[in-house]
Amino acid sequence: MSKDPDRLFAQPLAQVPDFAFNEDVVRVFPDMIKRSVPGYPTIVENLGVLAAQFAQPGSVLYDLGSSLGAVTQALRRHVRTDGCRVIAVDNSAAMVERCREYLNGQDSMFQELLPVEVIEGDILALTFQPASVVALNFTLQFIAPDQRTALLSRIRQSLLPGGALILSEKLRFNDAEEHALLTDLHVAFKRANGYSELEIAQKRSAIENVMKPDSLEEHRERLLAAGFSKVVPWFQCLNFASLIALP
Ligand SMILES: Nc1ncnc2c1ncn2[C@@H]1O[C@H](C[S@+](CC[C@H]([NH3+])C(=O)[O-])CC(=O)[O-])[C@@H](O)[C@H]1O
Ligand SMILES: O=C(O)C(=O)Cc1ccccc1
Repeated sequence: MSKDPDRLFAQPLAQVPDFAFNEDVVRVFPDMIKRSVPGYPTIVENLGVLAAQFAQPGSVLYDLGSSLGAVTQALRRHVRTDGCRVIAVDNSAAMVERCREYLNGQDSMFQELLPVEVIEGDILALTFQPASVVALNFTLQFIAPDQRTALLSRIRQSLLPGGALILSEKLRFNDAEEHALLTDLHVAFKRANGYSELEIAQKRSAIENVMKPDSLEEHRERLLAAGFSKVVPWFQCLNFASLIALP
């Protein structure tokens, strides 16, 4: 893994451009996501553990918005089910290129890993194969809000009996006081991880037009509207949570 520290927002910018998953972000991404998302390492590792419980023989496991393939690597560490394969999809060419390198590294260090295919493409344009596990790990928040239900419906249609969608997201809160408290605590988390007030403020303005979090209630209602039968939160750390949605 690249060890480059995230200093992308350390210098004052005359105008903060909208956040994009470009080569600069790719270079620092492992550091950025670990220092920005409370609970991220726990979510990724346990996503593999959860997936092993839902994986069905001979099926596909999807990692949608795979970035550098952290979830794909966790799936390959934990899932031993016969005939499964992983399909990782991301629409950032820079992410996909580096993801393939990391997965080649994993292949050279471990034997009998699940086969994996990394596709550079838009998850909104994907034709889903019958799947037992679909991971959307901090990806849905970057999809246009008016496209989210249709995407989840297509995922629901592709899910096999016994399978699951695992959805991790930054949360908004309908209660203003709860929202303000958890937002402040997230800022404290970033500060404790070495980000300056300037870095925190410039990153906030970079993501505000591209990343639109929903509340837990909105997620639950949308997942039920998309045809899921049950929504079970399994993790929350401050304003970041992960849910299991059953077909
Ligand atoms: N329409 C789209 N189609 C495909 N990919 C997309 C799309 N929109 C955004 N992405 C991709 O979704 C990823 C979101 S990051 C996921 C972290 C990863 N899951 C992890 O567990 O490390 C989350 C974050 O950075 O907060 C980026 O790589 C985008 O290129
Ligand atoms: O940094 C933040 O405030 C976030 O909400 C998470 C994040 C992490 C990595 C890229 C974009 C957003």
